[in-house]
Amino acid sequence: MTKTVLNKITVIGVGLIGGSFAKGIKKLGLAKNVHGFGHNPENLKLAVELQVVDSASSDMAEAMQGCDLVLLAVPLGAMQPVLESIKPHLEPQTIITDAGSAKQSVIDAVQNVFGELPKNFVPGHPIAGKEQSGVTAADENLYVDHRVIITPTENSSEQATETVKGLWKALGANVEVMSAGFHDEVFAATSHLPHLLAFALVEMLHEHPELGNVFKYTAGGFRDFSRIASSDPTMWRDISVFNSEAIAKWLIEYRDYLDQMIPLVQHKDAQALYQLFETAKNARDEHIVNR
Ligand SMILES: NC(=O)C1=CN([C@@H]2O[C@H](COP(=O)(O)OP(=O)(O)OC[C@H]3O[C@@H](n4cnc5c(N)ncnc54)[C@H](O)[C@@H]3O)[C@@H](O)[C@H]2O)C=CC1
Ligand SMILES: O=C(O)C(=O)Cc1ccc(O)cc1
Repeated sequence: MTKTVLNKITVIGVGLIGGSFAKGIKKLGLAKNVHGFGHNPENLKLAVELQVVDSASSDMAEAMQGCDLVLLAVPLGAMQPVLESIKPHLEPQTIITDAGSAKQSVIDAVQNVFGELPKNFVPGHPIAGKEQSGVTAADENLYVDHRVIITPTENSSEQATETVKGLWKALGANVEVMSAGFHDEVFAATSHLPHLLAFALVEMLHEHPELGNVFKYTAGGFRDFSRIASSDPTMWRDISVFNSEAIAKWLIEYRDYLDQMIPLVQHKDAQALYQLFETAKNARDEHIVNR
């Protein structure tokens, strides 16, 4: 199969996600020029030094000139301002895609800025990451064997959708297509809820000085459960704000579940507790293998 090489790919926000994409594309030679855009000159200098991008600038006209595809890899709250600054420099061939953790809010931002959903706009979300952020955490293999969800709009063209899918597949990802609404519901439950629970647990224990330096006494279970509480607060603030409805729904669902669990513990209902733990263990063991 012949590989398609684009002339120029621009990554806006050269951090963990954008940097990993850029590094992978560069390594595979899928664009003649991989360009990074950002506001922090030191970060851009580092991105070039680490060979994450070929070139970098803080000038949007330069970043968008001759660009075949632009990936927005900034926190969700920065999507609309970034789109506003792209708009005057957008060329007809440029495909716009993104890596945001919620999808409807990005679609709304594009609609707000362009007054329509362009045929060259294809939203996406790589389900890969880690609690570290920034360009120094960028890894060209981050997406290998991970899912990438694409949520094309009713206006996304076949050609733009196939180009976006093709790049993620070339990076080793398994691409799946779904609606933005379903995406936001599913990831509120499976990703956003656990992150908020981890933040809440760590914060709650931190606020109990009577336990002393409680983190000294934690074991592997606490480490596993709380790892994601080391994630970037800006990113998680934005996810909570921009997928608020679905996240609030699943937080309430979880609270209701705890409300049912508390009397089982209080009344030492061993049988009901065993059943609950057994059902959960079987579900996890069946669906989440060796992880
Ligand atoms: N970290 C993770 O595990 C995952 C994150 N995502 C999504 O990817 C996006 C990026 O996240 P990360 O790479 O983890 O964050 P990051 O903090 O590592 O990188 C974000 C970059 O965007 C830059 N930036 C912020 N505002 C900007 C603006 N207005 N203009 C230009 N650059 C700007 C920052 O300086 C930074 O270099 C977010 O939307 C996040 O929801 C998606 C999947 C996984
Ligand atoms: O660190 C982890 O385990 C994650 O779950 C990473 C992650 C964070 C946000 C996303 O939108 C997708 C993946």
